[in-house]
Amino acid sequence: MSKNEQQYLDLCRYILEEGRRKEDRTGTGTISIFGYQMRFDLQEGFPLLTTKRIPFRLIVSELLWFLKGDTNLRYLLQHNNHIWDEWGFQKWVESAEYNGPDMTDFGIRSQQDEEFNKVYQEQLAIYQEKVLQDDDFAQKFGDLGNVYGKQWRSWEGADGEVYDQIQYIIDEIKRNPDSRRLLCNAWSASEIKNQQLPPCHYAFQFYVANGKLSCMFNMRSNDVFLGLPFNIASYALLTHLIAHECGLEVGELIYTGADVHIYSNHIEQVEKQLLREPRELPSLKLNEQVKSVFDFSMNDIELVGYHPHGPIKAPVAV
Ligand SMILES: Nc1nc(=O)c2c([nH]1)NC[C@@H]1CN(c3ccc(C(=O)N[C@@H](CCC(=O)O)C(=O)O)cc3)CN21
Ligand SMILES: O=c1ccn([C@H]2C[C@H](O)[C@@H](COP(=O)(O)O)O2)c(=O)[nH]1
Repeated sequence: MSKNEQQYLDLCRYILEEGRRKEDRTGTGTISIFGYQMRFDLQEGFPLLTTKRIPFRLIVSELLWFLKGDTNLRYLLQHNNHIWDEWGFQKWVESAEYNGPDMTDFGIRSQQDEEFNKVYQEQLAIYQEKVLQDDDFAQKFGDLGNVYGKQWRSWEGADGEVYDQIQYIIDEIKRNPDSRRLLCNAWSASEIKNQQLPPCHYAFQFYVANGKLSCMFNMRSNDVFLGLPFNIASYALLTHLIAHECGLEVGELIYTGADVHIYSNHIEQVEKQLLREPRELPSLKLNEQVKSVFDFSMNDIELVGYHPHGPIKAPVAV
């Protein structure tokens, strides 16, 4: 049995047993612990959960979106990726230009009120179409603000200069692999007001030893059922991409979480998942022709041998 996946299941059990009930910004309610670490050996296989099906293409398109330095939903929608829609929609319905039906607290209301949910789904579909078709609208209301892509690729320094933190890391790994400064920081106090959601995975650091590249990523807040499986796979993929460009093998992926929680409306789903046996982990195949991390497209990244249990659906807290 995969030790990698067992750790995730152990974390779920630990939260259910030891977690404290805690209210949260979204009004959903959680069971939460504070402070947790897991280590995934990337040589053991690609750490994508097998105890429920995770749509890997959503992880790839989200990471490529970050790496492009893009912060606009249009790219995600073009790739049929809807995991960030609610946060763009929120910007639209809270703007002075929106004059449709009242969408106050649409996240929680759409789960509780079937009639409202219909109206909400209609408005969301109109919004998605406009972001895809209307350039001005997309620029104004499809942009999530200075979120990951902006912070990773064009960090605005206090000196007025723009810094590409990913390029810096790659250059440093090639030039000085023993560096202890192979770090990317997405958290910026002055940017919180300009972000639809301030970064949850707010910093990550690389480490090179024995020809292997390891990565540690930090999360201030983590939705264990929906977000964490994506976050683990996304940083595993980023580590593979950077190792590939730098001619290194992959080492370990280390997760450090702070407020690590299970939403109260995910508990049944987690219990269902805990009854399932983990299967063999898939492996990752990258197109050898592509050299630069920034040149990868969807077709260059392939998952081999993924045979998970079925999906388990759950509502996302907005
Ligand atoms: N409450 C919350 N949890 C999160 O995990 C999260 C946020 N908010 N806000 C921003 C991003 C968006 N993320 C998300 C959002 C939705 C899914 C989700 O619904 N995943 C489904 C598949 C969805 C699909 O097929 O379209 C799953 O079963 O994993 C996952 C990650 C991660 N982040
Ligand atoms: O990559 C992500 C992005 C977001 N999340 C979760 C963590 C929380 O449940 C919410 C954010 O709410 P805050 O009130 O800002 O903490 O989104 C995640 O798990 N992974």
